[in-house]
Amino acid sequence: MNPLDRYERLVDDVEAFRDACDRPLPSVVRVNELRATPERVRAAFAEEGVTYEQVDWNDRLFRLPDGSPGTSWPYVHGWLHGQEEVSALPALALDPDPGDRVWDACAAPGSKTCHLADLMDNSGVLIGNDNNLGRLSALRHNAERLGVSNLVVTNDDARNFTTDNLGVDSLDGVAGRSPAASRTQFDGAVADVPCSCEGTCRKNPDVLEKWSMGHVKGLVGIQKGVLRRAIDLTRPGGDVVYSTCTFAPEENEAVVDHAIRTTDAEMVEWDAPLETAPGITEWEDQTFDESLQKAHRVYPHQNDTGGFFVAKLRVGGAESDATGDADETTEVEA
Ligand SMILES: C[S@@+](CC[C@H](N)C(=O)[O-])C[C@H]1O[C@@H](n2cnc3c(N)ncnc32)[C@H](O)[C@@H]1O
Repeated sequence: MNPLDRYERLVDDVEAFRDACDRPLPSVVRVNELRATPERVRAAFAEEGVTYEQVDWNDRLFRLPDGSPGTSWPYVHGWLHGQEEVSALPALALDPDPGDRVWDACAAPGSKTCHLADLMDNSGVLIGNDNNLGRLSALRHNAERLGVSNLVVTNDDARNFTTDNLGVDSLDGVAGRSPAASRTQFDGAVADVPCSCEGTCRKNPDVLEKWSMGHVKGLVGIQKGVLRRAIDLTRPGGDVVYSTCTFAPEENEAVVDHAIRTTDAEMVEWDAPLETAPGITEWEDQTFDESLQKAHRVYPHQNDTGGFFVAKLRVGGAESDATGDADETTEVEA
């Protein structure tokens, strides 16, 4: 069975969806602002004769019609990171501030971790965790090339992750914050969970041949556990971004629906910078919370990208104080 058949009733244009899924994926790079600016990269491309196209929804992303620049000097020197367009969405959705404490639960090989560090301006503390030691060496290599210096790498099952294993009393000390606000909680987290990867079919057509509902069901328990842990470790008012590169509602809306029914986290609006479809509220015999419409589905034909799903949740409820200031005041008074 081709799993894409399942989604024909969800998309606005079935033919365009199927055509896009059959086309190869454009090669894209993100400008790493820890080392360069879009202007400097444009100048380097002109000097090196690299043909590029600015991605219309983000001036830090360039399409390279002639393929990856893996050996070019701007790449080797960490000005660029080869990263699918939609892979930029989780860090943009979390939108961390410099100085924040951020957990990337499933981080390897590090595209989103390094993007988070870039948005945090290499300040605060960023914990990049993955349970696969082999993949963590790719994360370390990427972080070094891109000049990331606020990263602590951990190798744990995200479902049981605890900051106790870091050997620090408080993340605040590591993040250079006042000890008055000390607590081992994160300001934000990204749960970019392992998934059935249907949305990567443009670069790995094998994923569709190997697809099985048994595999999807096996992943759901891990996905729920990782998202739950990210919510538990994030302070009230902090945000958690859940993402996958698959279309399967069992791994997307159903997982987020379970989280909002079993915790105090709620879906929040996030204006995605590219064309998306809203999350769905019904699938086969399941009904999901109406707020799941605030999630974003990205189908390949909409922006000529891979497929993706992203949902943004706020711990303590959608109306809770996103700055965390109220929380800190309470702790100081206590
Ligand atoms: C979609 S990939 C992450 C990609 C990464 N965020 C990036 O942008 O480069 C999912 C990752 O989850 C990791 N993983 C799978 N199960 C895990 C678990 N229980 N705890 C932590 N990481 C896990 C896999 O090793 C894999 O690296």
